[in-house]
Amino acid sequence: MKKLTFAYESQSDLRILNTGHGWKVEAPQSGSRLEGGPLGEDIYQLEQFHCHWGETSAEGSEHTVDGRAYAGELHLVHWNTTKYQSFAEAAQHPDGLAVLGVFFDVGNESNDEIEKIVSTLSEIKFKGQFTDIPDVIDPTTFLPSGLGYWTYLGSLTTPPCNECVIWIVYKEPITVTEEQLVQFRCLSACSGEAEEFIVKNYRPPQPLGNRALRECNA
Ligand SMILES: NS(O)(O)c1ccc(OCc2cn(-c3ccccc3)nn2)cc1
Ligand SMILES: [Zn+2]
Repeated sequence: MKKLTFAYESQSDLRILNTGHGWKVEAPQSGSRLEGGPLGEDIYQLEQFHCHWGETSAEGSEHTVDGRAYAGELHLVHWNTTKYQSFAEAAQHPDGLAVLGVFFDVGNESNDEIEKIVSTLSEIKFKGQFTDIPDVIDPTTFLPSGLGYWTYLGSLTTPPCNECVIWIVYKEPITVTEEQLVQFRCLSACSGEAEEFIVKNYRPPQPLGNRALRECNA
């Protein structure tokens, strides 16, 4: 495979919202480019990023490596702007989306970029609430230093689970703290006073079936 290349803009005042299933940062970046690797000749543009986590740090990732789960997984969601006119249209095609998955390992060092997300969560405690992240966010900072990855053709992991995703899962995790994950679990799935915490929002891995898994040791 050709080398995977990415170019992102740094943006401030990105909107973060509580979807009821977790937090999501809307980051439509017409100036961003993800290309190469398993993406053929097409260019993919960043649309949003979000993450998945578990009730404890023993679980939470949506992919596992030799059966091992990580404490969480960040998804940087891109859509194919070479072939399609919108995210919604792209989500109807097998090469419509490209999602970069980054595993979370728990460590003692707080992740400064994730902390920019965590610091807004008290303002979006309930489903449907949103706010702007005052800090400058550069999506590149969420990526691990080692850029080796696995890739396969798969689906959205939440309904409608369209089979429209070229998955690119980085081998090297990034580190977050238990406290940062605890803050994720304090988001409420409800819009009203009733508190139903989003303690976990990951979909367990599904059978690989006859899908080919490829790797690149960048
Ligand atoms: N977790 S994940 O990275 O796999 C992931 C990534 C993106 C997702 O988008 C849901 C979605 C689908 N659509 C849609 C809109 C119009 C037509 C078809 C689909 N809108 N939002 C879900 C899961
Ligand atoms: Zn996801």
